[in-house]
Amino acid sequence: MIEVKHLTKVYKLNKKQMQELKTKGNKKVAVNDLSFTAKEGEIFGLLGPNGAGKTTTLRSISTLLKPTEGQISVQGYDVIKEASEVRRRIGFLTNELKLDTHFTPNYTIYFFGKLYGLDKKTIDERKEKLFNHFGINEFAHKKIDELSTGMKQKLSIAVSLIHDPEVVIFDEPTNGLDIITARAVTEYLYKLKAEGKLVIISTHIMTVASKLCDRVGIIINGTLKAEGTIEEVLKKTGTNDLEDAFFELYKNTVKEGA
Ligand SMILES: Nc1ncnc2c1ncn2[C@@H]1O[C@H](COP(=O)(O)OP(=O)(O)OP(=O)(O)O)[C@@H](O)[C@H]1O
Repeated sequence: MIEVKHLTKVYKLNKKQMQELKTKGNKKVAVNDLSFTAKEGEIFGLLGPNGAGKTTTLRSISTLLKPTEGQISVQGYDVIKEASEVRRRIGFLTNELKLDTHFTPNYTIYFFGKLYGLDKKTIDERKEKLFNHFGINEFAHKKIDELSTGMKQKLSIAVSLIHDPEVVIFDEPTNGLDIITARAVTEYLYKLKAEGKLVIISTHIMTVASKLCDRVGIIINGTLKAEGTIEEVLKKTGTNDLEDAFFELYKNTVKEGA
């Protein structure tokens, strides 16, 4: 289970950032008093427009960012006090994951497998399963430099899952992928859910969320505006689809001036 309680993250801005944002204040509240829960056996989606605070939230859950305020626990472990216990149990995918482009997918997967302390037999078995599913075998011996965006994304996913994590945290997993690759990713997420894993994703694409997620949290300007099953969110907003629900919440946010 992931429990986020009253998460607030304030970034300190440097001079260049202050100029870019045309602000005199040196602070940016990226996430403001955000609370939600995600459970095993479900795909939870954090939805929101660009800059809403999705990546900040997922990075905080993944121990990569220290919350300014609030508590987060993953499988009962505190992300600050028990960060290594959390890291062992999560697979985190971000578009900023840097793969060493001189190496091959084959080398990379063994490298990360060993980093997690896995023996060769376990890495072999998991690699076979992941490489088969994502069609990586055909480019397993090419340099990462030479791979397309989709291939790199598929490899990043395989790498993030090599230690068979209980909790899978994917930031915009299908962003920039063609429909075939995107389908391979969503099918794997369903498979992980069926295995009883907790999957949490972020997306700004409402159709992705409607199809994939059991429950969603809608974030606007760093604040959680709705949480629940898609039906619950539609009921709350009096709408028929998630896109309309989003705009209803967005309209209210603008009205409130939040
Ligand atoms: N290191 C940082 N320093 C200052 N401000 C930041 C930093 N990282 C993010 N922000 C700001 O915090 C806010 C939330 O950013 P975040 O990346 O979490 O949003 P997001 O919902 O993931 O957006 P996107 O869909 O565009 O990736 C944005 O206004 C962003 O500009």
